[in-house]
Amino acid sequence: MDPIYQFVDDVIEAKRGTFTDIADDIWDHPETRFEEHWSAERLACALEAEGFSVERNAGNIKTAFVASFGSGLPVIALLGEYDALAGLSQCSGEDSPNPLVEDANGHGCGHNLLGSAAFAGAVAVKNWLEQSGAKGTVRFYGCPGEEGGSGKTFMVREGLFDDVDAAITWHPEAYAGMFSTSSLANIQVAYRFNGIAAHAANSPHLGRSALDAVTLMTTGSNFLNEHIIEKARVHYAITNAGGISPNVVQAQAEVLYLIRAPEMAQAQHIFERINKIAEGAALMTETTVNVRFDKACSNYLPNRNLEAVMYQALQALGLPEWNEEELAFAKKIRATLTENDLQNSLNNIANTSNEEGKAFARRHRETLLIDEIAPYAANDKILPGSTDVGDVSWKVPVAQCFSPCFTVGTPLHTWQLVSQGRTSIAHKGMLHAGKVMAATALQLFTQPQTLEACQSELHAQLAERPYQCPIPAGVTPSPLK
Ligand SMILES: Nc1ccc(C(=O)N[C@@H](CCC(=O)O)C(=O)O)cc1
Repeated sequence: MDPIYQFVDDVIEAKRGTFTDIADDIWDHPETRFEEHWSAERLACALEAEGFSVERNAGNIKTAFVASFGSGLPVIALLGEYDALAGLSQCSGEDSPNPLVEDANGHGCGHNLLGSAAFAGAVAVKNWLEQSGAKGTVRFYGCPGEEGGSGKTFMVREGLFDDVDAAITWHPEAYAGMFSTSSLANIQVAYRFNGIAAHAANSPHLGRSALDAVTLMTTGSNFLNEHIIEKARVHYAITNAGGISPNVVQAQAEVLYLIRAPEMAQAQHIFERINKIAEGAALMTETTVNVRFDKACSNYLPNRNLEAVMYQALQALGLPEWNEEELAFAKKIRATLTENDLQNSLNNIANTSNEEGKAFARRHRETLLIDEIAPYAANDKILPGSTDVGDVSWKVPVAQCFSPCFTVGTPLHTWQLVSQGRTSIAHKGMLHAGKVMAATALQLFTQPQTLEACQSELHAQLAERPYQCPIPAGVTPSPLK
């Protein structure tokens, strides 16, 4: 093995307990967006213990932080997330739905692994900087609120990436490969209707229903769905239905919209049309509407030069080996998944490349834990989902890989994923991701011409399509409530 790959492998294996303990501790403390106080502090303290200097409350976001080691250029960032999802509490290592705590949060997107692997990668890079005496800075970005919060977009707006040369990250998955597609830009916005309360039997004619307004607004936007571009998606959640009493005309109600499209300008255009629907609903019901911009994130801009470096590291480092016990557990999890779950997951893998991707997906229909790295090809596809890594990718070159932490076919945001996120399978995938990230970073420290090529690629794109942060000044990160 190339000495750099061997180096990161050795450092991360030597401290594997430190990294898996953090991942498990964060799994044990699932916190939703912008309330990840315990998780952020766990990582920040661990980074300090490894010799990093930590700036807490980064960009004035309480659960964001930046940890640095080294000095001078280049500045290479590893991005770590640690937020959980509401309502996904689940016991670890089980093969049936069984909440650990009723109605509590759970790590349904594997972000307990995401941040911990970036930490492992940062520690390996730090050790290399120390031993080699090379110039340069490694930073761990503690990025809160990815799920519905666009934490990184706020961090970009606050200038936290202004002096960064490149950023590297990953996402836990059921396979190993590259995030080679774009993603959907989105805007999240809350519409709050105000009406007049009244006795629903005695004086309904005196009441003006905010719930009626929400109902009419969602009806309107459901009709709109047929008249927007095909790749756009408009979803909503009724976050306040006005109360639980049918004999009261509901005076207040709120609906939260998530508007997605391949390009931010397209999402903004749909947003303007949704605003008209809100005004129409208010007009029909004689209520008033207050519009609160919640957050937004940009589509992801792949950097082909940096992806190639990361894919090389992925291939050089190979895949984790799975033991009998892990395969037996994966088999039990697989039994809980439907044929549609499996097909959707395989389609997602196929989507990250071209014909070879489809063949790969066909080859792995029966595979329980992945034993082959997915093919990589630059492509023009779009992941039907969003990520706030998008905004970082318009600021600095970014590459992100997937590492195998779950049974093939496991959908994100499910109890099956939570159940697997604290097992040796997840640990192996996480350590693997840490190594790939560190190895990618070290290529940038040792090959200035590669870093330059990544930056030229981004600058050429920005010359054609300049970046503007999609979150207006004055909008601040909002917790889930
Ligand atoms: N590699 C991945 C990156 C992001 C996601 C994801 O589920 N993101 C949320 C983000 C939601 C948001 O931006 O508000 C989504 O698309 O609903 C899934 C896989």
